[in-house]
Amino acid sequence: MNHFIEFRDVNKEYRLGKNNSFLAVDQINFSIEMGEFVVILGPSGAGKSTVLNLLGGMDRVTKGTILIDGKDITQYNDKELTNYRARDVGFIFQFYNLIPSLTARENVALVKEVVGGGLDVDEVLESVGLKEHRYQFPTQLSGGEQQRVSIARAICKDPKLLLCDEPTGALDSDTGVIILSLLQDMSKIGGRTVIIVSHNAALAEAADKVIRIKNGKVREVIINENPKPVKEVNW
Ligand SMILES: Nc1ncnc2c1ncn2[C@@H]1O[C@H](COP(=O)(O)OP(=O)(O)OP(=O)(O)O)[C@@H](O)[C@H]1O
Repeated sequence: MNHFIEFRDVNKEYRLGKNNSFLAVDQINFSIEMGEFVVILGPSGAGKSTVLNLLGGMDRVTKGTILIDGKDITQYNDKELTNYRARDVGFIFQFYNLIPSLTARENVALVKEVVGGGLDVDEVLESVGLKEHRYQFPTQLSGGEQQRVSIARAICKDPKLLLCDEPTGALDSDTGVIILSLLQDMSKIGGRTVIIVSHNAALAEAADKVIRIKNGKVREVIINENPKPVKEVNW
C-alpha cells in the first residue's frame, strides 16, 4: 500500500562543535494517510519539531527517506525544496508571524500573490470566521483571531498538508479548543492532511492517529477508530 506520507529510517544528527553530535531523530518510521488528523506527542526535547521541520522541508535529513505523495523530498535540490515548501505545505506556528503593517486580508493575500493559484482569499477568511475582521491589523485582533489569520494564510494556497507546531501554545484553553476544532474541521470536512505537534496528551482522543515520540524515537503509533470531536474532549 502506498501511503501519502512515509518516514523510512529517518535520522537527524546535529553537529555540536568539532567532535560532538546529537541524534535528535533516531531511525524514525511512520506513515500518514491523506486527510488524516494526526497528533505528534512527546515531552520537551523529544524531537517533535525536528520531525515537523523535516516533513515541511525546512531542514534536511542526515539519513533516510521521506516520501510525500510518492516523491522522495530528501532527494530534492534547494530549488525543488523551496517550491515544495511554498506550494505543498501550510505552516501554522505557536506565534502567528503575521506582518504587523498589513491587515488580516492583506496578510493572507500576500501569500497567494507570492505562490500563485490557490483559493479565494475572502472565502478562506470567511471559512475561518474572520469575515468581519478582515480589514483589521494584527494588533487589533485577539490571539485566537490572529491564529485564525495564520490558518487562513496557510490554507489559501491550498496545500497538500498543514503542519502545526504547538498552534495553541500562546492561547487560553477555551480559545485553544476553538482553534483545534477548526483544524480538525480542515481535515474532517475539508479533507486536508493536518499534523499537529503538541505537549497536550488530551488531544490524542481527537486524533485519527497519534505518534508518540521520546528521545528521538517513535515509541508508539495509535490509530483511533472513533476519534472524538475536539469540543467533546475532556481538556
Ligand atoms: N539546530 C540544532 N542544533 C543542535 N541541537 C538541536 C538543534 N535543534 C534541535 N536540537 C536538539 O534536538 C532535540 C529535539 O529538539 P526538538 O525541538 O525537535 O524537540 P521538541 O520535541 O519539539 O521539544 P519542545 O516540545 O520543547 O519544542 C533537542 O534536544 C534540541 O536541543
